[in-house]
Amino acid sequence: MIEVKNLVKKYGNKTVLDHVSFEVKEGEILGFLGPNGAGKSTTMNIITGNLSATEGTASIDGFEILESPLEAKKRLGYLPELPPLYPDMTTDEYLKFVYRLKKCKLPRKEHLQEVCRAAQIEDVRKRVIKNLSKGYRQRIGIAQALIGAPEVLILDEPTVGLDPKQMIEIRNLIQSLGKSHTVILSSHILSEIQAVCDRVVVINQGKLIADDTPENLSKRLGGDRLRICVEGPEPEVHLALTQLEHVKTVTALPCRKDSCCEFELEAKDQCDIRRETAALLKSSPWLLLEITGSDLSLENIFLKLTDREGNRKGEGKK
Ligand SMILES: Nc1ncnc2c1ncn2[C@@H]1O[C@H](COP(=O)(O)OP(=O)(O)OP(=O)(O)O)[C@@H](O)[C@H]1O
Repeated sequence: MIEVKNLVKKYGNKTVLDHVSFEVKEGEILGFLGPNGAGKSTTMNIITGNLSATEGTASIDGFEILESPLEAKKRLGYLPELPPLYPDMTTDEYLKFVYRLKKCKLPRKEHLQEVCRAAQIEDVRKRVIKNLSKGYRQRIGIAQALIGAPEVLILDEPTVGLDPKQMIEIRNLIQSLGKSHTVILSSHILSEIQAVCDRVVVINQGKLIADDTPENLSKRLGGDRLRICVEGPEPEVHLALTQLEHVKTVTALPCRKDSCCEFELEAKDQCDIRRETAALLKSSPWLLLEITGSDLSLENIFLKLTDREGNRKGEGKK
């Protein structure tokens, strides 16, 4: 549905996007993740035709945004980082204005009703926008993106500045819109991406550093770790664990109970170390209380990925 090929964006000598390529399939919710300044808004502005790329292309449903802008934009609804609202208008006045601006051909009354229902703003249609809460203003921003019934929604950091309750409401709204739209959602809030998205593209300093499901990323980067809790003396248990054939590192973790100790084990070469760990403890005088895969949160995944990238650059400089 969306195809981004080799996007490069330069401002003078500064490269802010460096050969970024990815695809979004129909019906997918793609998370676009990166720290501040990574290049998320730049990519979205190029996909939506608001900014030209130095190199590369972006197409929507086969229509290249610069070659066939009308066909491509017809299929796109865009919520920029700062929603383009007119605060002195009422919600209805604003939506009618956007309807005219987009030259929408759908029956106006019914379509705006449908849009307001989908964005859950039916109760504020007569209210002046500047008097509404930020959560409602964001929903009006989503409503304007829905005008014209586009198949694709591009949402740039839609929950920035919202309180936790509003954040959950907008997330739920995005999830329900995702049932009938292809969505790209940019965020630097990792738990948001984890909660809402089918797939995640991670960019850092203008470079794509991962493209996978949140689960696969977690497996790829965290599948070689195990957490255990053992009833026994920490120094002896620690020493025995370090002597296991396929264990690379053993890290003692803080433990709340005096008689117990907890460790995180890292395996050599992605080996499965559960068996040898369990066997060691079975044949010892100590008791294995708990053994779990060490679940890597998206925060940790992101740190690991950007860290790897940093290390690679460091190696290059040597
Ligand atoms: N007009 C411009 N001239 C020069 N540099 C720019 C311009 N616009 C953006 N940049 C730079 O491009 C880089 C990427 O910016 P971009 O806004 O795409 O990042 P982002 O990932 O969306 O960040 P944020 O989460 O803070 O919005 C930043 O280093 C920014 O300073």
